[in-house]
Amino acid sequence: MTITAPADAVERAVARPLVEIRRVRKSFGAHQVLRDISLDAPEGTVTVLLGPSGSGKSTLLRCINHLETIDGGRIMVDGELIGYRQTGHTTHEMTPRQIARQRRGIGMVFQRFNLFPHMTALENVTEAPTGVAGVPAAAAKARGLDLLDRVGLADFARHYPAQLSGGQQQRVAIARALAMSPKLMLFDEPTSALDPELVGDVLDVMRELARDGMTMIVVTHEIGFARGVADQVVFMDGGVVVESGDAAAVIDAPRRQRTRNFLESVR
Ligand SMILES: Nc1ncnc2c1ncn2[C@@H]1O[C@H](COP(=O)(O)OP(=O)(O)OP(=O)(O)O)[C@@H](O)[C@H]1O
Repeated sequence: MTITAPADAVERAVARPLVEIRRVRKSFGAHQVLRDISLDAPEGTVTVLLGPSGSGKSTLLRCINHLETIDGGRIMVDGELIGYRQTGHTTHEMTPRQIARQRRGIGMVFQRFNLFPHMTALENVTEAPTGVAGVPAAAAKARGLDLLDRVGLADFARHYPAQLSGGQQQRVAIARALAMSPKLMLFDEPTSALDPELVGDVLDVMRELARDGMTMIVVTHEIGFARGVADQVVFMDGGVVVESGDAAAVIDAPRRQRTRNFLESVR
């Protein structure tokens, strides 16, 4: 006898949220940057966060990665609360060691490719696996070379950051984040510090990652990338989600005037 799962169960399994953000609040002093943010990022999908400068996009990414602590609400990644442990009905703050372990599952690529200048591209990629995760040097090197190949830099393993273009450095930063085998990748305006001619190669690497099924949350003003790659676009303004949906809905047929104004400003 064949037992077939009900269609909605299959649907749920496919769309399992890897990231669940519920009613998140964050202030810096009196400045309430995140007022009430809720969103889900289903596993294997790309979420693009759009919004004007100061709308809290970077802060949200930093909260997901526990580089900032939230004031209220909760963030779960892969079923684990970020920054907290639950025993029974009690919630405890994680220790720094537990937070460091949790962070290893989340790769982050910043606007500026903050590579170690005194290390080669390969050393930058292998530094965390060998130094933090205890991977033997030979295995880390083999994987590092694979990752550099994957971002199109197989021939640049021995180059130092200063010998690489901004786009190449950013691709090393992506390889470095991938080296810890994250289940989630966060990108904070990864192309906004690059000369226009270098943007395409970085976006291509990100497209490839998306095709390979990596769950990604990407802050970017690259509307073409959002339209072509995002499964979900979230427009934030003033610390709230103004509207969200698939790219066609949010970018090509925005319902809110604030979204329309923003899209006009970046087109
Ligand atoms: N560590 C901090 N201390 C004080 N204020 C901060 C801090 N980090 C961010 N802010 C403020 O929070 C607000 C939101 O910043 P955030 O960088 O999250 O916005 P954003 O939407 O990513 O903007 P941008 O596109 O310019 O990067 C800004 O007014 C910023 O000055």
